[in-house]
Amino acid sequence: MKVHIQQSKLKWHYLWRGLRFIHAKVPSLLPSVALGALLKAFSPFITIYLTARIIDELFGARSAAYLAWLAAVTVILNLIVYLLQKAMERIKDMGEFRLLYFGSFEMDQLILNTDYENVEKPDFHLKKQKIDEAANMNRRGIWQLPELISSFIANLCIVAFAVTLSIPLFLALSVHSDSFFNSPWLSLLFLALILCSSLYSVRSNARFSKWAFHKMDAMMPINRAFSFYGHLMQDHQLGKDIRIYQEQKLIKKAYDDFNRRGMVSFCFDISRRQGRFWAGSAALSALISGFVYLFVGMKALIGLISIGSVVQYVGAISQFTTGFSELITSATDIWQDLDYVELYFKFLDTPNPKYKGTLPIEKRNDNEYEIEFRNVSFKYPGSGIYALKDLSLKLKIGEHFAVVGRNGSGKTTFIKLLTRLYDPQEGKILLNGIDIQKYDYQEYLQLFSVVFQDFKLFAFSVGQNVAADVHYDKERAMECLDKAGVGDRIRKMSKDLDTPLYKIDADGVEISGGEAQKIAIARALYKDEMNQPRHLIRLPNLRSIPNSRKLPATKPRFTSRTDFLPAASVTIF
Ligand SMILES: Nc1ncnc2c1ncn2[C@@H]1O[C@H](COP(=O)(O)OP(=O)(O)OP(=O)(O)O)[C@@H](O)[C@H]1O
Repeated sequence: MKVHIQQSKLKWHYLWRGLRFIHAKVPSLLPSVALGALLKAFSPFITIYLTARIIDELFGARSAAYLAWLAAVTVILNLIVYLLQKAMERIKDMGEFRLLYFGSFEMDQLILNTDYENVEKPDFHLKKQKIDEAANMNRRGIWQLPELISSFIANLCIVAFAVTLSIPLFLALSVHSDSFFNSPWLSLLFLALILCSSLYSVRSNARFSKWAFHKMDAMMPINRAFSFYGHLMQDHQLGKDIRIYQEQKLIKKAYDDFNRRGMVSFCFDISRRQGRFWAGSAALSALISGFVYLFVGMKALIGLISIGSVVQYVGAISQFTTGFSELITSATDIWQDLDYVELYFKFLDTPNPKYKGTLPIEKRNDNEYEIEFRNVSFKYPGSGIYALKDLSLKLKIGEHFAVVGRNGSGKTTFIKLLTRLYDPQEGKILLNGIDIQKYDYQEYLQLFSVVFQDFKLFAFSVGQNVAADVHYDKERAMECLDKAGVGDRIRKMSKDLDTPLYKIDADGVEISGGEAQKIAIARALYKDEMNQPRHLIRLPNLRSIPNSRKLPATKPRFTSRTDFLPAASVTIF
């Protein structure tokens, strides 16, 4: 019970937070949802009420002027309500579109800015995947909330209008008639039937949503693999390897397997369950309609209500039965959607594990900066094996320094710790005697320019890639490209620094692996020069370093002799 109350509190919290979020991002959305829903609910009742009055007039006084007035009011009111409703729908559609953008943008911002440690955690991506899949496959999440609220408000108004129009029917009892249809018990039975049908659809809907929520968990690994193989086929950069090693069959088979196992069975499952639910609801609704006609018709036959009122009551009760059932369904849907809203906000609330100090980096005129690793040990999260164990060393920034070692001996890990992409579990890393965790992280990062082995360039212009910025110093960017040995190649490109990389843009150019590496080095040099750090560069291999020879090191070795170089790879400062 206590757990239940806590869960409810949590849901209310996320509903409130979701509404505030939506209103902050798109202020026009919720008002247009509420007004649009009200108009949508109002619209059928104009026709029901005024048609009943027209029929009564036709069977009564038959005043042509009054009939014309009733017809004109019906048409004009319908037109006004229709136009206003469409205007609200348009504002709502635009708002939902903007919400989709802002909602995704918040997640993208988090992914771009959260601590690197988070980005490497599979759990982090699973959460994001679940949010995306809920939005795309189940139409659930913060994006769906306005639509569900619209449905809730519309159905609430339908129920209110229908009750207002139907009340006289239940009060229409005659003391002169002992007909079964004059009995108040029949009215009660009738109400009970409507309630039962609504509860049936609520229960079925709740079961179905619960099943879909859990089914999604089971489907996630399959979906992930499915979209992975789908992307493999579309990624032109993989095209070379796929053709040379004739991997088409392998990829197609994996894709087909996951398709069969996952998507097909999932869709069949959904159709079967939905089919049963819809068939049950349709049968019940037909039964109730029959009963409504019988109930209202008999009241008219025994003279309790007019002919026009038959139209009014049948229309109002039909609206009530569907409205009430959909009201509960939309309330349940909102309640269940809040699970996904919670997922969304929990993802946005992902904490940053890294401690970030506030100390500014000391600006020294003598450029004397010393890094010290003191008994540093590190295991990757979830790994039982030390990637680095009890490492102690001192190095001066600005001097050339090489880290040599076999594949997997920990050279990249050393750089990741130095640049605080990770923090060590044991030991300390010090800059001029102060623990690097105490420095302002952004300022500390300015000290380093790193070219990782698996560096990435982006489909921006060459200049933007070098400067890692939209606006940049063109002269300096070209100088850096020259220093990296790729300046002439860039000058020959159609728009030199403004030439976009890669074929995503129609004018984009493809570049060789070596050219890409040199542009990446130019990027490091640019940052180095702009920020005046004593730069650190990691080279991925030894293409540009002469006199290399094999060194059977199983642990990284640290040396300041650049002529005595390595094994499988090397890190140079
Ligand atoms: N993200 C990670 N999660 C778990 N283990 C990792 C991760 N990255 C690297 N490792 C493991 O940590 C060890 C050190 O890896 P590291 O990348 O530092 O080696 P390296 O010396 O740079 O190798 P290479 O010369 O091949 O680039 C390896 O055993 C590697 O498998």
